[in-house]
Amino acid sequence: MKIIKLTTYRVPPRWMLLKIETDEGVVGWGEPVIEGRARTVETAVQEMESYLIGQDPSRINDLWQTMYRAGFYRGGAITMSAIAGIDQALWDIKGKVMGKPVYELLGGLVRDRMKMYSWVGGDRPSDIIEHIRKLREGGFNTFKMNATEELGMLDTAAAVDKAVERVAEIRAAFGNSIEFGLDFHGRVAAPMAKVLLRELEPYRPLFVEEPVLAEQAEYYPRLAATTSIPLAAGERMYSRFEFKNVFHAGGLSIAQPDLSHAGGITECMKIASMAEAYDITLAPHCPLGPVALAACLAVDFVSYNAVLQEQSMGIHYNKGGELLDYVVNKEDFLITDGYMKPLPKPGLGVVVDEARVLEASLNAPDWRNPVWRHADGSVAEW
Ligand SMILES: O=C(O)[C@H](O)[C@@H](O)[C@@H](O)[C@H](O)CO
Ligand SMILES: [Mg+2]
Repeated sequence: MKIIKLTTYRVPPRWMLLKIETDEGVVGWGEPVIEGRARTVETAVQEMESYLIGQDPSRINDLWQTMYRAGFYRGGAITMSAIAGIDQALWDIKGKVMGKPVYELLGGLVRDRMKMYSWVGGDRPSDIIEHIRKLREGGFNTFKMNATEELGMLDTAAAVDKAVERVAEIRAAFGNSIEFGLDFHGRVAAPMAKVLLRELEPYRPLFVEEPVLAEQAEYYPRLAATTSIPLAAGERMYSRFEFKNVFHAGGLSIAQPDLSHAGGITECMKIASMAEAYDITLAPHCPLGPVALAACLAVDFVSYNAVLQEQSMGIHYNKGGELLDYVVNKEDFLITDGYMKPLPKPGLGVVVDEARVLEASLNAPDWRNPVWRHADGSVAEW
């Protein structure tokens, strides 16, 4: 079997789907994208074609290593997202050829169902209580929200109190009948992270995500020493080589690689195993589409330390497109009591509605995240 064609489809809300075709008619789908840089990743996928066209799609490991090493420069958000989507599609092909779900090819199920969580509250967290109440009716009991709005590198007690009051309201409304993670979203600089963590401690959030930006990862062990709140990060780390240094330095309790940013299934399996060796849990990041989620689930169902899975149904970014819009087998993505079962179909387990993808790609979005500014006019971390 040989790879004969790669086709990318940028579709609403802000995703990109990749179709890899073979000379024997087997097709694989992946989701290579960096939110807000879809066209750049699209070009990166096209630049990888010379390593792929005419090659045997079953040789995922050699194709992965070639895409990673042969271009001399390596790593980073764009390249590793391109490799990620291609890798996902190659695993999809392999599973379809062998008539098995990808998790079977990776050693079989380590659990029967996977705990999912849902975003609430939007960019600037609001209406959270009502949003949680609605999602609880749908069976969710684990949530994530932005912890703050824009926050200065050194900000006020009032700004800290506003963040804490929101969390206090949640605990007052729901007690410990629900769990929630707080995403600092890179908005909190090191000087404020310690302050916020201390004030949030009494409310025992399930985790705090990206307590500081990934480029400040050396703060993770220092911050972890000041709090009992588990620290989570990983959506802006793109290979096992980045996670290696963070795991070794300590401080991280939850690794959140993104299956569409960190090299795909092949790479994230290695990250998951490394994390387990450090007694670090796995909670793949996934604010994206159905193929990305299916790739996450393939890793979740074979990784002992996988504890939580993000999914984008209802997320504030999904304007103009929703998680299952391009999926034929919607019933396989059912979330019951906050859990998902393994996707049963061969490959990644997503039957893509190609006609819908093609039609949606005709009005390809050019989603960009907003540029926020502080009161003094300086750019704010979004
Ligand atoms: O935890 C999350 O889902 C992420 O922080 C998410 O908000 C961002 O990755 C966003 O997708 C970037 O455009
Ligand atoms: Mg995040």
